[in-house]
Amino acid sequence: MKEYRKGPVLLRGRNVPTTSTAGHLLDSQRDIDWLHGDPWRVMRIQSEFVEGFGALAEIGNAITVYGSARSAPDSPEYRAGVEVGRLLVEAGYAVITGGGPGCMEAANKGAADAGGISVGLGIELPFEQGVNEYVNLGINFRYFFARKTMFVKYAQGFIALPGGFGTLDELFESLTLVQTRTVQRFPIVLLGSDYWGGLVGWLRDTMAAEGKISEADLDLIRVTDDPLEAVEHVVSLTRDNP
Ligand SMILES: C/C(=C\CNc1ncnc2c1ncn2[C@@H]1O[C@H](COP(=O)(O)O)[C@@H](O)[C@H]1O)CO
Repeated sequence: MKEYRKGPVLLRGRNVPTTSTAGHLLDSQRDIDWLHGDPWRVMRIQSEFVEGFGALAEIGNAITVYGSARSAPDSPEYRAGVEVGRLLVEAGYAVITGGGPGCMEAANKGAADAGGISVGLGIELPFEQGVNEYVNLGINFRYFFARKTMFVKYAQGFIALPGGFGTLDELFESLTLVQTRTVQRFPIVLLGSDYWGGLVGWLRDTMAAEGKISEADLDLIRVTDDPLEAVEHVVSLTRDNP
């Protein structure tokens, strides 16, 4: 009886295939629907984690800086971002950002100009965009969730400059991870009291007052206008036990 071994599987008789697995691999004429299927997507997602872990595993102590993609280079928050990037590098930390324009570019500029590791975790968007010119270690992601894992896994704290939906998304994911003790000892600083004050007031007067978070959860956040204070805060809480 005819038989065929397909990896560990033994096939006999009518189950013996007329083509082989290696033959399929080498057949350029086969349909390519699989390229757009979930199993193939899983491989791409896996490769993003593998590439990200490989590229970032050795960056040492790092702080992730969030902030608006829209801040102009002559804005106060851009200047604050440059200062934060510089001070973090001077304190011995690498700087991680989303690699985009605005506040991300500012923090990368401060870090790169100070001679430090300036990481940009770019994201593939519908419009053309690469990482900003101040990134000296860049990775481009297709998937937001893989990229967000890197923001947390390779940083010991966060500093958020004024920002929009993207910044809030990253901030609240970070807060949830700290609140639920999924990550430990993660200082979170909001830089810009005028900008963040309304949100923090609402968290205190509505969210905490109505019992949706505890008063202690508010202690997870430090608000300041001073880049030096922001950096000293994250450094003081991460230096001995990063
Ligand atoms: C809107 C513009 C460019 C968008 N480019 C981005 N590149 C990289 N990362 C981005 C981008 N937009 C948002 N992000 C992520 O969200 C945060 C900023 O979003 P916000 O809504 O502006 O606050 C940021 O930390 C990134 O991780 C061209 O103007």
